[in-house]
Amino acid sequence: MAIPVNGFSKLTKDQKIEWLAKNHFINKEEGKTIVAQYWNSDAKLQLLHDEFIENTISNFYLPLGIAPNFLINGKYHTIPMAIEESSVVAAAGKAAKYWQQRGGFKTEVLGTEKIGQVHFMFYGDNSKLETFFSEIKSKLIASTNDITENMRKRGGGITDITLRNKASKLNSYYQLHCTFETLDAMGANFINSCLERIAKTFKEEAQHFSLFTTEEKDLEIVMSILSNYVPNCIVKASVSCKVEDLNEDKNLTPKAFAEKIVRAVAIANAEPHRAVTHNKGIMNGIDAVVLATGNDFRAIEAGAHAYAAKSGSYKSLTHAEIENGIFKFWIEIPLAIGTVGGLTSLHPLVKLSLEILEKPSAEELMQIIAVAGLAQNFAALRSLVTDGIQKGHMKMHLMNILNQLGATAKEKEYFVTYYKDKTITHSGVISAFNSLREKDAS
Ligand SMILES: CC(C)(COP(=O)(O)OP(=O)(O)OC[C@H]1O[C@@H](n2cnc3c(N)ncnc32)[C@H](O)[C@@H]1OP(=O)(O)O)[C@@H](O)C(=O)NCCC(=O)NCCS
Ligand SMILES: NC(=O)c1ccc[n+]([C@@H]2O[C@H](COP(=O)([O-])OP(=O)(O)OC[C@H]3O[C@@H](n4cnc5c(N)ncnc54)[C@H](O)[C@@H]3O)[C@@H](O)[C@H]2O)c1
Ligand SMILES: C[C@@](O)(CCO)CC(=O)[O-]
Repeated sequence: MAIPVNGFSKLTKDQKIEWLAKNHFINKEEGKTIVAQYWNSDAKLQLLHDEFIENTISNFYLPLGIAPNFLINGKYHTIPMAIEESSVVAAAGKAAKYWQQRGGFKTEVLGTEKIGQVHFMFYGDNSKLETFFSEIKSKLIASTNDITENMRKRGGGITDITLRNKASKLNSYYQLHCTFETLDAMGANFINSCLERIAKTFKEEAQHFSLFTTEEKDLEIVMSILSNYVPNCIVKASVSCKVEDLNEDKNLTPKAFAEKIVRAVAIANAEPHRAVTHNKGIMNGIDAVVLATGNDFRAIEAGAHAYAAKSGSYKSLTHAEIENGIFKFWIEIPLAIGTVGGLTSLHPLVKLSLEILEKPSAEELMQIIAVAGLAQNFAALRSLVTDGIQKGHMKMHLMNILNQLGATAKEKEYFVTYYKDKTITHSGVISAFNSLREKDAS
């Protein structure tokens, strides 16, 4: 049972595990063994992982899979994917092969603008605030010079600051809306450091500004933080081919298949319940690459869903159309990611993932990630409008069910052959497994 504890953070790793074992593990020794089983045998490497976060007791494994054959703008890519869900990597590989034979994926970065905001309340005269802002804008930017020096040398930095009056949404609420170019970094820490400096300068200058009559209270800085909604940090990935070339599905004509995909996207646009699952499938591909490359999947998730809802209702992140006999399928998605900073040069598997991707720039990685999302959605929609999702998914999930049942290597081999031409369900596998065990026992 959970009990309160003071000073837990100050305990050693062993003491933390002891506390956990005493208060939470059903079998103390077994729990401690599992925790220790996932430590790296190289103590230095383990320490590196321990220090990524706080109160670390062990490592949490996720499989790292590989999806080859991605032809993107005429060049082949092998995509690393870290994900727990079966069939996602297989689906990516299958979609890659499908489009490889139809011209491959085309991609384009449409923008790389990052955003951060200083949120403040102002209780005085709006026109005085505007005058003040225009007079000190350059000073605000200059006050960050020591922070932005290296980024400016690389060609990035603060691109603009605007004053936004948000009082119609919340009484007396204003923002300094700041935009940034952070090049190969996601930029969260860079942006937040700049914003906190801008807020400090803003407040100090306001106190000296003659147009503000009184006190402190005229201007109240509430907070300074980047926004994970980056509608101008956008990448587009697309595939297209003649409708007649969509000819791999035996029970559907190419035209009927193309129309079904277009209709499936239209349903996602018309119905949020479907759109959420449709976009979840896209994020299967996106998150897996985001994780494998050490990026912040929460930031990507939050930004992607906000973008899906930008029209006021939640819609598909992908689009499909048939025009003059050509099938087109594409995604536009905001992706604020980095190939430097964060964990990118620290986590050995992240470094290796970036090596597999041939050390991409952030813009190149944006394009690869968008492709992974588009491919994933195509694979899911293809299954959904033809055989149904369960056939392929359960084929890949079979091993998990067998592992849950404690199947031996020989039994696993038997069931892979047994289910080659049969539909797999969880209850069906349990019953077939039990029958096999009973037969073997008799
Ligand atoms: C799972 C799925 C790929 C199986 O398709 P299939 O037609 O049985 O696959 P095939 O055995 O004909 O293989 C075709 C390609 O798919 C991929 N693939 C299939 N099984 C795979 C596996 N076990 N491991 C890795 N890749 C696999 C490979 O790219 C393979 O080509 P390769 O043999 O040259 O490596 C397919 O049903 C699918 O895409 N389903 C959608 C799954 C989905 O959307 N999942 C999201 C979560 S539900
Ligand atoms: N709301 C959020 O999303 C949020 C908030 C805070 C922190 N974070 C975390 O912040 C981390 C990312 O922050 P970050 O990107 O500032 O990383 P970081 O703090 O590691 O900084 C990266 C630095 O690399 C340097 N750099 C070297 N070469 C560069 C190049 N070619 N292009 C650009 N910069 C280069 C720059 O000085 C840059 O500031 C992620 O781990 C994320 O989880 C996220
Ligand atoms: C298959 C799908 O549900 C994802 C499962 O992880 C996506 C979809 O329905 O489009």
